[in-house]
Amino acid sequence: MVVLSLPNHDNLGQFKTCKPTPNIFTGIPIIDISDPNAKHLIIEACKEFGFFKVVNHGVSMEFLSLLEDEAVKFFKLTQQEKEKSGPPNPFYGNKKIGSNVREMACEVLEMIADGLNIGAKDVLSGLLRDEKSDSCFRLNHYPTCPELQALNGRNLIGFGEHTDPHIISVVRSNNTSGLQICLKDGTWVSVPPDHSSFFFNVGDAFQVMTNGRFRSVKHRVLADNLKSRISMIYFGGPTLSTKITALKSVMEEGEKSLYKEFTWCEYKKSAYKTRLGDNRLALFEKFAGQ
Ligand SMILES: C=C1C[C@]23C[C@@]1(O)CC[C@H]2[C@@]12CC[C@H](O)[C@@](C)(C(=O)O1)[C@H]2[C@@H]3C(=O)O
Ligand SMILES: O=C(O)CCC(=O)C(=O)O
Ligand SMILES: [Fe+2]
Repeated sequence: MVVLSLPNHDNLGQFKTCKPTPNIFTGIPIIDISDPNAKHLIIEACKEFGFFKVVNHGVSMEFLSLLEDEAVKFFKLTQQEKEKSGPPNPFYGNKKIGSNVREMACEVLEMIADGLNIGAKDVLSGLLRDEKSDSCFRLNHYPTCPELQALNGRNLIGFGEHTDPHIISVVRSNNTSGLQICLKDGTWVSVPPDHSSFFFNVGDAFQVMTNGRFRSVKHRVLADNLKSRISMIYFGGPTLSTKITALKSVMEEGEKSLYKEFTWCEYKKSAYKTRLGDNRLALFEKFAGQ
């Protein structure tokens, strides 16, 4: 988000705002991955919220702080200096992914595969481990915007509502709030920040692979008027040629697939023709409008 000049009431329209949401949500599922029951709790969380927090993940706080310091330094550079580190690849992120984060995501996917009785443990994690996997890593920076926040008592949106297209996303942020998720009943709630944990969200591809059992969670980020937010996200995706389709092993007998079959490449191409907040899966629903 780049704020070029302070708004007056005439140019306020270019900034997206939303009604203030007082709800700090205390119901986010917290998963201790060393808990023997974790696989069941993760599956419940993916069904109910499409979102959960992982603790006891084994990534040291010291390492996370170092990473955060590097991100802070990067965002303090001038645009010209930032560009010296090369063009983003893909244009919104980077393909260089630390193995720690990917491994943690794979561990969680293996627990899910086990809990769903999918068969081979690596059916899901193998998609992310493939060297051609279309995963990426992204850093987001939300500077403080005190002047905007004061306008009409509304909240400024830093990242508009959307679902992530990939299989799974892993988010780590500094201790600034802002992330919100949309619950099943349509209520927006604020996720209490926790810089020592990782937040996982189910993406569109996973919703399709579980034939709608898991929720690709709608989320957004509000700008804070006092503290800037820095987040790092790993988007775990399959190879471009992977067919995204309901896993036979999760389907009941006679159950029909809710979505038409498509490859990840086809989905991405289609997604990039849409706008951030669009329901991108709608184009692939089999029974839309019936
Ligand atoms: C409008 C768009 C931005 C986006 C790609 C898309 O066509 C639709 C999905 C958007 C999204 C949401 C999750 C991630 O933040 C993201 C990097 C992604 O892979 O899909 C963004 C894309 C983006 O900001 O470029
Ligand atoms: O910055 C965040 O905390 C989340 C950003 C996000 O949802 C995204 O980049 O897809
Ligand atoms: Fe997202």
